Amino acid sequence: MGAHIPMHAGPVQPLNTAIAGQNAHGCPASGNTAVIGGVAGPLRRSGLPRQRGGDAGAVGAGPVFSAAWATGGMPASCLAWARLSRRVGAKGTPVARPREKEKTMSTVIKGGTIVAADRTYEADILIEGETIAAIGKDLKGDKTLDAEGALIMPGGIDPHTHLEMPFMGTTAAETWESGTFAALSGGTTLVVDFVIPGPDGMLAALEDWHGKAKRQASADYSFHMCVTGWSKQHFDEMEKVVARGINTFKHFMAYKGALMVNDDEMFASFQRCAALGALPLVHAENGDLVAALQQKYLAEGLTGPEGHAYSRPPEVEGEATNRAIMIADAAGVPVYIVHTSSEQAHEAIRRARQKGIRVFGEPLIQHLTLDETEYFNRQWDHAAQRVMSPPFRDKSHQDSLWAGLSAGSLQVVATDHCAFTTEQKRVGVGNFTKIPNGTGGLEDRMPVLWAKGVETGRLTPNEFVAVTSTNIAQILNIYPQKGAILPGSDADMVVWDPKLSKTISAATQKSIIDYNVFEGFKVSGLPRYTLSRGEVVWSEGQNSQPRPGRGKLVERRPFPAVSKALSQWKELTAPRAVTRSAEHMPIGV
Ligand SMILES: NC(=O)NCCC(=O)O
Ligand SMILES: [Zn+2]
Repeated sequence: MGAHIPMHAGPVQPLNTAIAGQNAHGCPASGNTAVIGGVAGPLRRSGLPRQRGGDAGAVGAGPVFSAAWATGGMPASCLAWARLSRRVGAKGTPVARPREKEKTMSTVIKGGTIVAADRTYEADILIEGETIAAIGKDLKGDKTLDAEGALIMPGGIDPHTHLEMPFMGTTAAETWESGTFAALSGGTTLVVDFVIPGPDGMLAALEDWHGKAKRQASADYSFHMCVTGWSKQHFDEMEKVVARGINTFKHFMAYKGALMVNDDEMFASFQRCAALGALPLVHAENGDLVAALQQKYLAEGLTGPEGHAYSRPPEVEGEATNRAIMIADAAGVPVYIVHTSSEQAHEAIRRARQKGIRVFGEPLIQHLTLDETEYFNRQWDHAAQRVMSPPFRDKSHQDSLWAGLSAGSLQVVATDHCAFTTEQKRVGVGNFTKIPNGTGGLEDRMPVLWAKGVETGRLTPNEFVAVTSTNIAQILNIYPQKGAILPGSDADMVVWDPKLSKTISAATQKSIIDYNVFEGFKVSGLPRYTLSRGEVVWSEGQNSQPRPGRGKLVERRPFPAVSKALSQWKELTAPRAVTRSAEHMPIGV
């Protein structure tokens, strides 16, 4: 990159320190009279924190191109945030989260144990309307929900889904209707899906995604935007996307010739993210190497699904992860690595975090529990159904990922739910590069993580909550509206019954896909009830049905605490020209 890039060496802050003293809308806590252990007073909904409009000059590296849009690093105007602020309304009540004031029935969840990311305690929860009104002993409401013997946890957040994604010449078969209902049945109350821009750009694609989700979603939803190239249009649209409540932009370093971006494009987009207070997400695999390896194995006659795994070795992921982190550091922006699947990638994240670089890592439930032997199955369908990128790894990588979750070097467990039918997968018979990449997991993430993580002692129940909801809510800047059980938070909760058990099977799943990669897994620990904004939307044994159109869009503001802190540090440590008086200059040049 040419320019000197200052590395910062501050201590890594635990995720939850960033939110101390805030209420459910990120407001200072002083105006909120609701307390745990007593009946809540009125919640103050004004006084949203002042958000910073930009962090110009925070970037140490020189421009790649000369035009402002070409680098993404122009001085950020306050426009994006100002537009969002206007939508937030005069008193600061977010338009995105309308709180209807009509008189609604109240509900008390009784007899359960609340498990939060930071502690476990016994208390009742009073829900009024869509939010938690109070937490304490002997609360009374119009209705009671029995949580005797159960744990009450924040509803899960899956930050990585691709519902009805157009990809590799087809469209992921899991619909918004089936996918979001499957999510609720497994305890996940919010999904964050990736908008893929087509030829008409980001805003047109966003409309498309809004339409599909609004009509069909039973669960709440939010969006990430993908950056699949770089131009003035990308530069301009990103600001508008942020103004529409999206604070995350995904970059694919793989899928050469399709979604892949190069280093200079990624650097430009990352700088734009820094200026807008947005977080770049990265699919980290070296796309050039993958493409070359694919051709090599095909030429050698290795055409089956195992070729998919061979052409995407862990080194390809480790190299790209490290590169993405370094590019983000050069651009002065935190970065989030999606589907971290290998020790090589985890090592790059761990090393960077120890240097104080702001990077987050997201293993998938599939990579934690399934391994590469799936690709050597004699049944072509079985192996192809498991083709996803990055591929499943050998078991040693699983130990690394589990360790990362308990050590805190990896923060979030997601699914990358991108489910194709067996018929769709069969397009790749004779050529593994044509098998649509993606697997399912939305419905099974929480039960499988509980069974393989908590039941084995690899995770505490509190860590389970952290990695399934609280951490990602903080990263996405929606905590504690989501990801928390606190007065004022949305009443998104799962009443988790550790005694309920089942054997996972495609025959009984809510997903409409004809197979399940976790087929035969025995899990104990399942939702007795799932609540979305105060309503029971899944009830074990009650034949709950999808409720298309019930899900609401969750908009997210830019400049979470981590972005602000990093911008501040980068500004402080940015390269500065040395002022030299004439006497210190060479004479006669
Ligand atoms: N992961 C995968 O194989 N498919 C979905 C697209 C992506 O995230 O790479
Ligand atoms: Zn990906």
